[in-house]
Amino acid sequence: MTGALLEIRGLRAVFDGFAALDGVDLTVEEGELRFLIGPNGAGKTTLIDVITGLTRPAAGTVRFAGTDLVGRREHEIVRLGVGRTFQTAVVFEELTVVENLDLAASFRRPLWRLLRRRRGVDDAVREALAVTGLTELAERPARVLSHGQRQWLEIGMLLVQRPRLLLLDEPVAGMSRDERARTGELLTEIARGHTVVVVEHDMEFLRRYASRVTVLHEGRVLTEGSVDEVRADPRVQAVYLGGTREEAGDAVG
Ligand SMILES: Nc1ncnc2c1ncn2[C@@H]1O[C@H](COP(=O)(O)OP(=O)(O)OP(=O)(O)O)[C@@H](O)[C@H]1O
Repeated sequence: MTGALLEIRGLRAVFDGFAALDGVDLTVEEGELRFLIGPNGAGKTTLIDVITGLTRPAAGTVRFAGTDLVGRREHEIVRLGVGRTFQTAVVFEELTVVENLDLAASFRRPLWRLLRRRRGVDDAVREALAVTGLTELAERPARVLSHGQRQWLEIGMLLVQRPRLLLLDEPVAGMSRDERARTGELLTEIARGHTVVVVEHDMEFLRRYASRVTVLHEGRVLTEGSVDEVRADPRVQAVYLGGTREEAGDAVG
């Protein structure tokens, strides 16, 4: 641990009078792999939207590497080193895997380099292909990729932009068992060189790959701790599953 990379204080986001975030305080240390869980509507995606400049908060601060992000535009926040994925992967269907990565990498290249014809594959693109396991598929169009491979490509498209912080919104949703395991390994590997925040519902996935978990509920942080601590917390059992403690215990445990 080398200090806080992301410091959020008193964050509020309001839609038509409804507070989707209602005073969120969250600190993520540099180098952490942090999981964010919570029932539907808890505010997880809204939190990512506010950090990345898509939604403007009504109040509160978001400090990233000492810089306040509130009021900055999305592309500025990307340039400062914050990358995100969406619940549905956004890739260019007709471009090949390597072209998708190359295009994403171009966002951090100076214009004069974009205008020159490029030779060979950028180091960052090569690394992203290797880490996501897509090297063999580099020349295939993105439209032929499986659901899991598209998610990995999208993560690769973030990595080539060399972010310090990656925010991943439900990266394993809809994946097969094998794809989930591969994604867990991928996240673990990425977290060696980056700070990563992952929104995830899947308890089995959390048990395997999460160390520290933050639970959001009704726009606030309910609790934070190790997977075991969070699972044992009766408040989490009660709200996360919305049922009785016994029912919740079965599902969380
Ligand atoms: N753009 C918007 N306009 C109006 N209401 C919104 C908007 N975005 C989110 N909300 C509301 O804010 C609340 C929090 O939504 P959010 O998507 O952040 O929750 P979540 O924890 O990500 O849930 P899920 O697990 O279902 O994705 C919900 O009640 C949602 O309906």
